[in-house]
Amino acid sequence: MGLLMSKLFEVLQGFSTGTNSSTRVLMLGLDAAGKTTILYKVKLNETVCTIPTIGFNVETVTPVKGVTFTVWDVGGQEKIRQLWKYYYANTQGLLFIVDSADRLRLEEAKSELFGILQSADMARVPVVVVANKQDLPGALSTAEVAHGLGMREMRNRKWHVQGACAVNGDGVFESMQEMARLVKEVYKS
Ligand SMILES: Nc1nc2c(ncn2[C@@H]2O[C@H](COP(=O)(O)OP(=O)(O)OP(=O)(O)O)[C@@H](O)[C@H]2O)c(=O)[nH]1
Ligand SMILES: [Mg+2]
Repeated sequence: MGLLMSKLFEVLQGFSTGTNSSTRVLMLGLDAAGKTTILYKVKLNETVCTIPTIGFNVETVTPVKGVTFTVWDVGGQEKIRQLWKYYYANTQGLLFIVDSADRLRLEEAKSELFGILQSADMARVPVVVVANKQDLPGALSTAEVAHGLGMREMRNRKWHVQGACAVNGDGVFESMQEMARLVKEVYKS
C-alpha cells in the first residue's frame, strides 16, 4: 500500500512539475494512415490486424534506451477528428502519419496538420511525419510527402519526415528515434 501511494505521489508530482520521465507523444493522421499498425509494431514488434479506431489506444513504449514515450493513438475518421483537440494538452511530440499512396487526400492531410499545429497547446511541439505505406505502388517519396504537406512553410517548429512501411516495420523505429532526438532538442533548454 505504501509503495502504491508513493508511486501515485511520484506520478502526480510528475504531472504538476512537468518532470514526469515519460514523454507524451500524440499520434494523429487521417483514417487508415496506419497509426494503430505503427503503435503495435513498436509496442509488440508484431503486425496486428486492426479495425478503425473509435476513441484511442495508449501504450508506453521504450524505443530508445533511456527514453519512454506514452503514445496516444487517436482515431482519424473525419467525424471524430473534432475530438483530437482534447488530446493536445501537455503533448511533447506529434507523430503525424500519412498514407503515402493516398495522393488524393494529401491536401486534406496538410490541412489537418496545419489545423493541429495552430493550437496554442501545440506551440513548439516537434513533429515527425511518417510517410507510411512506402511498399505500395505509386507511393509518394518522403520528399514528395514533405513538399505536399508544405513542411517548409512551418515556422518555429522542428520537424522531420521519415519514410516507413508499418507492416514490415521499415522506418518505424527510426521514426521513434527521430522523435526522441527532436524532443531532446526542443526541451533541453
Ligand atoms: N500496404 C501497407 N498497408 C498498411 C501499412 N500500414 C498500415 N497498413 C494497413 O492500412 C490499414 C489501416 O491501418 P490502421 O493502422 O488501422 O490505420 P489507422 O491510421 O489506425 O486508422 P484509424 O484508426 O481509422 O484512424 C490496415 O489494413 C493496415 O494493415 C503499410 O505500411 N503498408
Ligand atoms: Mg487506428
